[in-house]
Amino acid sequence: MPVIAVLPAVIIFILQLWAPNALAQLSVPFPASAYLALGLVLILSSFMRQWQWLYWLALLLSSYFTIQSGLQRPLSEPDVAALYNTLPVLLTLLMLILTLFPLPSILTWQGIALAIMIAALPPVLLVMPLADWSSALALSEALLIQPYDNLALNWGLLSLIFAVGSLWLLMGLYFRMSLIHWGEFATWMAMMNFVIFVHLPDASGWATLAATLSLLITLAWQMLHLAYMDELTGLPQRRALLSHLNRLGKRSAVTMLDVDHFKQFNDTYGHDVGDQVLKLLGSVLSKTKSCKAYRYGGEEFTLIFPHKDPERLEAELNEIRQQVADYPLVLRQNQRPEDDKAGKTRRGNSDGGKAIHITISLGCTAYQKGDDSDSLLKRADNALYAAKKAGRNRVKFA
Ligand SMILES: Nc1nc2c(ncn2[C@@H]2O[C@H](COP(=O)(O)OP(=O)(O)OP(=O)(O)O)[C@@H](O)[C@H]2O)c(=O)[nH]1
Repeated sequence: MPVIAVLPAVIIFILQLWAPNALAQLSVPFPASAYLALGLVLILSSFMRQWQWLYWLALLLSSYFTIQSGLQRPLSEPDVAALYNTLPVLLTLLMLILTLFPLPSILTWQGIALAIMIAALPPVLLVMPLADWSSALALSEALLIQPYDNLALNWGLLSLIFAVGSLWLLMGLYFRMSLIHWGEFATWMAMMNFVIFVHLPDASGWATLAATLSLLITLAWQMLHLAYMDELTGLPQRRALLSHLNRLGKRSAVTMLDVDHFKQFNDTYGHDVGDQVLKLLGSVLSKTKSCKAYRYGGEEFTLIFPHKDPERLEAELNEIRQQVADYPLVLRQNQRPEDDKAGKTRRGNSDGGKAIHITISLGCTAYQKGDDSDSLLKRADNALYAAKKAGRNRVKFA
């Protein structure tokens, strides 16, 4: 549920809209608390080697500094209004660039230069003659209205926030936004709070704090993901399997499965194609409704069934086995196996590539009184060994 990264932005929005006094009464010390939270993100992202967040950190830090330096006077002053109109546009643009384009590692010279540029751009607005330009462009102050005491609405900026926000969200939902992209979206959303509630005390402090909390939530999710999920197949990995096995119900069954002749497959088509096969197998197994799939390690997977009915198990396991055997893996003919890259193995046969098939062997065992994770896995592994010995592409029970 990486979507919870947007919670800080939503909570701050609701509180600022309906209970601004309650927020003020919290008397959170700004700017110290915002800088402290940003420092926490710096420590955590460096510790986890998630360097891409340092670009976001640089941007948040410099935006907060810019707001603190240039937006602490009434919006009726032309240079303050001009900065208020420009900063959110620049911030949105920079955040979209950070999201959409592949970034160099921040530990390289290009990365350092990019981070410095990103951090320098918002403060540059402070020394630009923005007020002169906006009067020349006739960016009228009528755009800025204040329908409620605690709400300043700039229709131009609001339209921009609404358009960018809905497009970002729609594209994200369509392309199944990843954990990292939810964090990026949440950070942008949080920062836009200061645009809407600019008249409230500490609006920028709350926005920066919410954005930082979104980053911290995303980092915490990333940590969980790194600890429990297998990157290649997208399945939970051995640590998650062991924790499931430790709280296994008495009416359960465990299956070990393994790709047949996978060494030969790797030798023939290359390790990268082998990886793609494991990825596809992971995707087939993750869609199986009858059981929960884990990547045990290498080309071995484990399935946990919430029942131990032998006939049902046999039918369900054979269905999985058959599904994998029938799955066409298509290799493009115009590339040599050694040059295979991700995406070379795929479904369909549109460009006349060579279709290959893999098979799996499965060994299954039901929970028995006194079992622990070791004994269950050992028995399932023995059954798998028996399936291999009996000729592969079959199911055996222990
Ligand atoms: N591409 C790829 N290969 C892997 C991965 N993990 C393990 N392997 C390979 O899987 C192969 C396993 O080979 P073996 O255990 O000898 O068994 P096998 O060739 O599958 O033969 P049987 O299991 O007896 O049918 C080895 O060649 C490993 O290098 C991985 O993540 N990616």
